[in-house]
Amino acid sequence: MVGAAAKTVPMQQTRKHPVIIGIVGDSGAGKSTMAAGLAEVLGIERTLIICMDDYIKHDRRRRAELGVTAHNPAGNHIDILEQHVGLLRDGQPILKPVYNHQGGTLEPPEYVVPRQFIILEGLLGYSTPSLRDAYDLKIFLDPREQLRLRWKFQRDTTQGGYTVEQVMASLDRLNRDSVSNVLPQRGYADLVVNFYPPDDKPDEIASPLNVRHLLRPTLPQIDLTTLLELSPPRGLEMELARDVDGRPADALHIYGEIVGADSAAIEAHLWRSVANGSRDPSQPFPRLGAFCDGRSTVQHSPSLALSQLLLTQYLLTAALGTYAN
Ligand SMILES: Nc1ncnc2c1ncn2[C@@H]1O[C@H](COP(=O)(O)OP(=O)(O)OP(=O)(O)O)[C@@H](O)[C@H]1O
Ligand SMILES: O=C(CO)[C@H](O)[C@H](O)COP(=O)(O)O
Repeated sequence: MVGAAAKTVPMQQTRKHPVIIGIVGDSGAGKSTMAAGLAEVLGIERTLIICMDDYIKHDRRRRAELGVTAHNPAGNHIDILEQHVGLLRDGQPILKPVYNHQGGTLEPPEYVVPRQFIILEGLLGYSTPSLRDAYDLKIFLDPREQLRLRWKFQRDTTQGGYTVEQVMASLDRLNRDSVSNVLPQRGYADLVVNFYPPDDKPDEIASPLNVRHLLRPTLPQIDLTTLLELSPPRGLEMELARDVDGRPADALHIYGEIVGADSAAIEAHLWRSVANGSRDPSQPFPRLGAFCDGRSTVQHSPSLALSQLLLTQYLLTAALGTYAN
């Protein structure tokens, strides 16, 4: 795929339907973090983020009574989500349910109109054929399991308001439902994003983390040659990898060590590809590469920023085929 002809769509170009990107992954896999940076690159004002947790059927207390988790389709209004995605894709407004993570309550619905770009992020976004058909690009976030668990603990025990014991107590049940319902959706993704710590810092959970993009054959082809040429050794590397089913697939590694001038040059190149003059990359983009650490302080990750820019380029290239001109 490296060196294949590349063509990207200008962001300001319009088409009849919104461009839709899916971000699916287990709890704490980094979906909201990834979505926030993507929206920053696409333009906050023209991007709608929908968190599929809003389609959870019961409040937290009732879920506990029924013994059903949000990781199970039975615990979600998947049929309403399908309807809503269809409406948004047709440019229609929806009355979206609202799930409040503070306290786990269901709130009054809100009126939502589609925007040029829609990011759908959640646990079960690829669980039905109709949902899978809706996306221009399907991403699955699959950080190394130890890393995901640490991210989840950190988030749940700080912003989530849970105690360590409460998170521990919920893990078995959630993991069982994830193994049955969430993880099998990895197979439907066009691109699998896999953050992992450097070999010499196996317990690292913040920056610098490495990331591998597994590029499936359903992805549009983009030219990575210039990026690889701009990269220093141990910056960006292509590898012929094996997918989980043993099939060969290209994989791009972005190493967390890539900082400073090298990272800035690659970011600038990607900005030129994705924004095509419609954004001014010298402006600050605070959500690009941003994540919250254990003290709820916002930090910057170069490998996350480069991932968000690359995913945007894949999205815009995927959408090109359906543009009117
Ligand atoms: N790329 C990253 N680098 C460093 N830390 C990250 C990254 N992505 C996520 N995190 C950490 O993991 C935590 C969980 O991430 P996030 O809330 O985005 O996950 P999520 O998949 O949306 O979770 P959930 O679906 O359970 O709400 C974040 O608060 C942050 O601390
Ligand atoms: O992982 C999750 C979403 O990805 C949670 O299971 C879901 O958000 C509901 O959890 P809570 O009861 O903590 O609000």
